[in-house]
Amino acid sequence: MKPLAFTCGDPAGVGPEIIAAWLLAHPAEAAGIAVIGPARWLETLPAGPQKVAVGLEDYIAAPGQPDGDGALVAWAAMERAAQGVLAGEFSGVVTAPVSKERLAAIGYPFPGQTEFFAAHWQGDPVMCFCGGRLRVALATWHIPLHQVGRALGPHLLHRTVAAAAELARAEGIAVPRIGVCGLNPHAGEGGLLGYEEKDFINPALEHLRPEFPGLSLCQPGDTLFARALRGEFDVIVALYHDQGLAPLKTVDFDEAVNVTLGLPFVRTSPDHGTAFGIAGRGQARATSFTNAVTVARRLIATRPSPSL
Ligand SMILES: NC(=O)c1ccc[n+]([C@@H]2O[C@H](COP(=O)([O-])OP(=O)(O)OC[C@H]3O[C@@H](n4cnc5c(N)ncnc54)[C@H](O)[C@@H]3O)[C@@H](O)[C@H]2O)c1
Ligand SMILES: N[C@H](C(=O)O)[C@H](O)COP(=O)(O)O
Repeated sequence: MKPLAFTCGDPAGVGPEIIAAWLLAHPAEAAGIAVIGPARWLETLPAGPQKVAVGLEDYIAAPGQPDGDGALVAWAAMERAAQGVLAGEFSGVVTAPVSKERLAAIGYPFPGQTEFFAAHWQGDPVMCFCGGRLRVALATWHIPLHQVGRALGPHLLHRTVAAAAELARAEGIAVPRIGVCGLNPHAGEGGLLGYEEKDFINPALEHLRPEFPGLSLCQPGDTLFARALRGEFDVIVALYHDQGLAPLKTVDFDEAVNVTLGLPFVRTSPDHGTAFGIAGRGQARATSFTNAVTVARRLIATRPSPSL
């Protein structure tokens, strides 16, 4: 059995400590893990996992004080993981959080990790989250809000709905009820408060309904999450980042897992970021990371090639 790779993320963030916490809590499972990060940090981890050093040999991060060398380490760990999966060395990747700003400052050319793995593994990614109570697939994520409306073409809606269905089916829901958020207030109110739903989003969704019988047309986004919590929908399609992630992280922050669907290999991540403000203080909760490992293993076991 190939090991599952953990990347350290930004070494000044909470990534290193949540990985260490996972290893301490799961000693019997450590042999199935390859941890990728700076050598001096790897030395501090318990025995058991394979340890793969990247970056400067003597680099030691200062928790909460990110720097350029740390960003290089974070990037190198992702490169090592992506290449290792392609080479058949690792079964998939669980990434610890990185700082997009810090990576951009050293010339990293992607908005986030999702786009990095999509480029390296040649996929058509969809950013999805599964929490304890909500499942969400995002139609768009790392783009400015003013670009969202024009991005919502038929291909993008199709791949997002397919990812939403895959997310629910992976948890045993054969015909998922998929609720789609409208873009505008009250899903456009029949065109009074916005035209996108009426003009092209709902027609595209109508076209998809034979393939996805549980698919809704655009629903008012302000109440859709409450309806999902009441059991009306199994999974929600949100049209932009904060539309989906504000409710998800409000309800499920400590539990939710970021899953990239649409890739030929498995990549999951906790739903939180680097949390520089608490790094190194023993305050970081490792539950989301732990769930990310569980979800990655389940996807690897049930669907070795998780492309849509
Ligand atoms: N997967 C990823 O790589 C990923 C995901 C989200 C954000 N980010 C990046 O992380 C950086 C910081 O983002 P942010 O401040 O918006 O979000 P954040 O998730 O880092 O922090 C938001 C709040 O939650 C707290 N928090 C976060 N993780 C926690 C944990 N495990 N236990 C306890 N409390 C926790 C933080 O202290 C903070 O109060 C940004 O550069 C962002 O782009 C990366
Ligand atoms: N948009 C995600 C979030 O807010 O949780 C996060 O930035 C992660 O992005 P990547 O998985 O692409 O790094």
